Amino acid sequence: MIRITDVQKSFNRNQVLKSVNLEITPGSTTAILGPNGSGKTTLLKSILGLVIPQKGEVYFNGKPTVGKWEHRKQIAYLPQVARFPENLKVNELIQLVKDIRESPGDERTLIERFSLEPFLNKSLRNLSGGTRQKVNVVLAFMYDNPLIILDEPTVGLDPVALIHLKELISREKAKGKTILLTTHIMSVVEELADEIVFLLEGKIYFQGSLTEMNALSQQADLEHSIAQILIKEAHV
Ligand SMILES: Nc1ncnc2c1ncn2[C@@H]1O[C@H](COP(=O)(O)OP(=O)(O)OP(=O)(O)O)[C@@H](O)[C@H]1O
Repeated sequence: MIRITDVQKSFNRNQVLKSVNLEITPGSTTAILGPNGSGKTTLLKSILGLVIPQKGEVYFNGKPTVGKWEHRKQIAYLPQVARFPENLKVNELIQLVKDIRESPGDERTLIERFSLEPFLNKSLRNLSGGTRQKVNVVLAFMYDNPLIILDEPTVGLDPVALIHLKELISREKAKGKTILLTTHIMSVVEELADEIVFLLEGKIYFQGSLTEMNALSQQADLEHSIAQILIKEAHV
């Protein structure tokens, strides 16, 4: 579904992605991991067309997308930082997104699932960080898109909401959706990811299954595997 060839992206002198090559299998759930600042968000934004690489190409269903927008209609996106006007009420924001999308999304079950009814008439400025994130989850999942990109979807969520989010991702996965996510919560990766892509210094340091990653670092779990890689490469 996605093929990335020789993607390079710099912000001034900061070379964030140095020739990234990556293929994402349709229907797979891939966790993009790496230390802070390793380029995970930049990579996701390159796929979305929100960051334009200086070099390389991003193919979506075989078609080149760099500089194009059309493919974005097929992508559900939960950004790491979602910025909306603070005076908007939650129900107004949901309606706004529906108006922009020009199609009827199904937000009702998601609102129930995340117990958002009492907040629908509240302005975004009056919401807690976790409640805002629940609203962002609703916005990302209310449409039926074949590709779902979740950049740190768990941030601020309480344990109950985290379980609901994992169930939601599992359900989309079972429907055959292709899912790309970043997270620092290892249980999300361990429970949901088929594939791990580990970014380090703008390059893919590792791509494979959780078992392969643990075997490579000779560690029993993902947290220790990542720590081991970072110590070995002296990034801590
Ligand atoms: N628009 C931008 N302008 C300048 N520098 C940027 C921009 N976007 C990202 N960067 C820089 O690119 C680098 C990678 O950032 P990115 O957000 O992709 O990392 P990340 O792996 O997602 O990090 P984190 O785990 O902290 O979310 C950082 O050094 C960041 O400061």
